[in-house]
Amino acid sequence: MSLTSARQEATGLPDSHPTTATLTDLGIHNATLHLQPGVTELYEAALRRGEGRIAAGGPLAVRTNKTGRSPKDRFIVEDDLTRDAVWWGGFNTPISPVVFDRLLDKMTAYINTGANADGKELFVQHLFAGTDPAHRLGVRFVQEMAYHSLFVRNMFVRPSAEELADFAPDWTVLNLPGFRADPVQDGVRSDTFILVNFSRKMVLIGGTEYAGENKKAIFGVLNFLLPERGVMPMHCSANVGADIDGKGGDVALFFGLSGTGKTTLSADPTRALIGDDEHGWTDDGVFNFEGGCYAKVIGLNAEAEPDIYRTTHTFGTVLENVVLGSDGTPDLNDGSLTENTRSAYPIDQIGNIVEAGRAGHPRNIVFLTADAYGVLPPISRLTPEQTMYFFLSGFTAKIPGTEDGITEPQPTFSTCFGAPFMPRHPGEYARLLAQKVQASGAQVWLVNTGWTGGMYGQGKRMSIRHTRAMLNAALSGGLDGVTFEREPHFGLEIPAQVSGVPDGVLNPRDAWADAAAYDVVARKLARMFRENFKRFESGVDGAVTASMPDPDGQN
Ligand SMILES: Nc1ncnc2c1ncn2[C@@H]1O[C@H](COP(=O)(O)OP(=O)(O)O)[C@@H](O)[C@H]1O
Ligand SMILES: C=C(OP(=O)(O)O)C(=O)O
Ligand SMILES: [Mn+2]
Repeated sequence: MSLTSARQEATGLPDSHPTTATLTDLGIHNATLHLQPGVTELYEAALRRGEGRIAAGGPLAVRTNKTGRSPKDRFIVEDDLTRDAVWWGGFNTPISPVVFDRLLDKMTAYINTGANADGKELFVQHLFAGTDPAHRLGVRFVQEMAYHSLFVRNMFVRPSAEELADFAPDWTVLNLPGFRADPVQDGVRSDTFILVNFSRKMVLIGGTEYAGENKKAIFGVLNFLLPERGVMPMHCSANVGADIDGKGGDVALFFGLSGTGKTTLSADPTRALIGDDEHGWTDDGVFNFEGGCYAKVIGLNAEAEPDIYRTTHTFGTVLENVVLGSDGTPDLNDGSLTENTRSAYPIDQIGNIVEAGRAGHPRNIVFLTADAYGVLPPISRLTPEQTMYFFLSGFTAKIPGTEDGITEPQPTFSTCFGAPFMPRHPGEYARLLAQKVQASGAQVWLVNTGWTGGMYGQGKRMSIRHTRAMLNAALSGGLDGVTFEREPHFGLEIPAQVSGVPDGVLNPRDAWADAAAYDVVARKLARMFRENFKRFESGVDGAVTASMPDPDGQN
């Protein structure tokens, strides 16, 4: 039974989208179609269409008009399916079905009246979102840009020949970056839009070339659909240790907002990678939503991260907004187009992977935060109440923008570590997580990959080597017999020693030259946490509220 067929029966909508070689169901009747194009066909098309260049070593290098996501331009159609089920507000903005239908009509007209006699070229890929056959979505991507077609082919789960033969897409994504909306006429916010329609099972994207929209839009769909089936959707990476006791190896999840280290830390040669960004947690264990990775490559160091580095010199990779030298060599230190330079590659480009993209229940769960205030400990152990508190808070603090002269870190509270992709009330995800953590007995850790020894400007970023040493210790049970001390502002339990990590690093107060200055900033951060949490207080257990940070340091 496909994911939403019970609903489809209820609504009388078709059970799946057509698989035929036409797009007439979308109203598209005048277009040149490339059906399930392979890598070389897409390279040829991308080069012919002037979308990019071939970089040294073979990647397809492209530049995009938008260099990051446009979360404020994402809308969800408000109708009977979503009205009471979506947590409106924040990033979940309602739009009427009329606006959706009108934009779809305009998009099809844009294709049908295309410049050449055959209409516009379109690339169609049938792919799965989800490695678990019981919970995956069949998605038909209909795209204007050849490199987007290569991107989704790299990033999602490629069906086998047999699966392709009777592929029945549940959802359709129509992505036309060349089509720009008129905000006044079309009822959207700008010329860019991402519209999600659960009744029609369609996503419309226009105005933006940033390829990441393709994947995050589908995550938003799964994040809405899966909780109803008791499956917890998670913005996290996942890997598994060697199977030393015949129990399949210890699974670890790494939750975190963008830039906190999900992709970097999950690609650990000593552990098999399951996925780098989004997973589901079922009664059987965890499964990857994807079949590829999307790594940030700014300043990437070949020695520190050899696996990801190799992907930036490999045929089949899409390099997004990476600057190339005149001989085609990628300059990974050049952030002149954006700091958000990316490599998108099929997961099998990484050496040590879990081929099936599925594994058992996690033994450890890590909440990553890149705290530019330098306040949170580099590693601490969370109680079940703190787990809920930090999950609902979804904290990270980014470094200030380079251009606007701001020197203070920029706090971000993005609930469930992924507010822009979470259509439901955070409490629903939190409850599911709490149940699964309790049933599995997983231990939860908070890991600060951000600043140490002072806030941004004075301290420095935690070294990847130290973060990895702390993670290895935690995941291998190396912290089981260690004593922990309780830090007074957040009530976090900090291990007294971790092998491979100098002592002065573990307690953030000791790492600062000026302990009194630390206390001032810690109090300030504690207050920001409490202010943000006010919106959740009425909905959570008293014990969770009681685990809140205390600006007076009485925790
Ligand atoms: N201690 C650290 N742990 C993890 N990443 C770090 C650390 N120090 C610096 N970094 C850098 O921070 C970035 C983390 O980004 P990434 O792994 O892509 O995050 P995410 O996948 O969560 O968006 C990378 O550029 C990485 O090189
Ligand atoms: C793809 C993205 O995810 P992340 O930065 O978490 O890897 C993104 O934020 O656009
Ligand atoms: Mn990532």
